[in-house]
Amino acid sequence: MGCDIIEQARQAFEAGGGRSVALPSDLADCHVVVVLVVNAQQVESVLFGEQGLARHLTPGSLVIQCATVAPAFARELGERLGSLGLAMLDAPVSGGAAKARSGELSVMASGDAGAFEKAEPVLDAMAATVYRLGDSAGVGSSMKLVNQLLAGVHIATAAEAMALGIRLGLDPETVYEVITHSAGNSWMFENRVPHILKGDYTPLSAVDIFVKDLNLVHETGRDLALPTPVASSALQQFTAARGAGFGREDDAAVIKVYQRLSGIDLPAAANDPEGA
Ligand SMILES: NC(=O)c1ccc[n+]([C@@H]2O[C@H](COP(=O)([O-])OP(=O)(O)OC[C@H]3O[C@@H](n4cnc5c(N)ncnc54)[C@H](O)[C@@H]3O)[C@@H](O)[C@H]2O)c1
Ligand SMILES: O=C(O)[C@H](O)[C@@H](O)CO
Repeated sequence: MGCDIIEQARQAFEAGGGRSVALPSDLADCHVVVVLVVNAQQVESVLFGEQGLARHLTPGSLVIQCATVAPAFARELGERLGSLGLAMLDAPVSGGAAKARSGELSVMASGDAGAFEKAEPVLDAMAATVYRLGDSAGVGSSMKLVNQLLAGVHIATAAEAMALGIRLGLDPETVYEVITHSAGNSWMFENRVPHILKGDYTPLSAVDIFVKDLNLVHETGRDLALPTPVASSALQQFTAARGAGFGREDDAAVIKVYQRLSGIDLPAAANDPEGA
């Protein structure tokens, strides 16, 4: 059983063989619920909003919270659900849309042993690897934040590197071929640069997601008095992309900031008419 407020998402879920509802509170009969919405505000609305689910669930039920949120929010959520007699697994995911579709995500999870046991069949369907990182909420989200620092920086630097290569007159396809077989490669370079080469910015993960996640890195670092200057630089590039109107496009569209600044030509279909 799936739930989304957007009808198109419900239709897609049903076309894949599922049953769907429009309101979180309609999931009251479920004993294990996976929450995978964009941010803390949406998690709050799904669980505690007007049509929120938490107060309708049977005590003893489990909430597997997968959205990328601040560790402090995850910790507090664990306590709030616990006070209603509900268990929580703090279980952010990694791997992108393709791995989500094939059930091969990495899950960075924390929670008590009972929560892990109850979650097992659901996580088996979603994930290739489940990391058990601790026995309370917050640890999973802390690990995910480390991943997001790296992922955001790697996407921004992949875009910057491609922009430099293009500005130098190198063939973009050749840059991709050489770098993916050299030490400068990264998972994100390999995964996102093909979107630039195809000129396809259909969002698999949107620019806005990294504005959110790198802000979480920044805010958490600030609270811990730990500077994150490299991540902050990447955040500025994603913020510029959002400001230029690319927030809902694939995160590889951060390269369009470089296009606007330097007038480079991006591979055909990708050319931003406002660039050059
Ligand atoms: N896209 C990725 O590659 C990826 C990978 C790992 C983690 N994440 C994280 O996963 C989360 C989801 O990201 P996404 O890219 O899938 O976002 P998305 O916008 O594609 O999907 C979120 C869905 O939640 C639905 N929704 C929002 N509020 C709702 C509510 N109150 N009730 C029911 N449905 C509601 C939206 O309609 C939407 O369909 C984010 O926290 C993101 O950071 C994304
Ligand atoms: O680890 C991942 O899958 C990515 O960083 C996503 O969270 C956002 O694209």
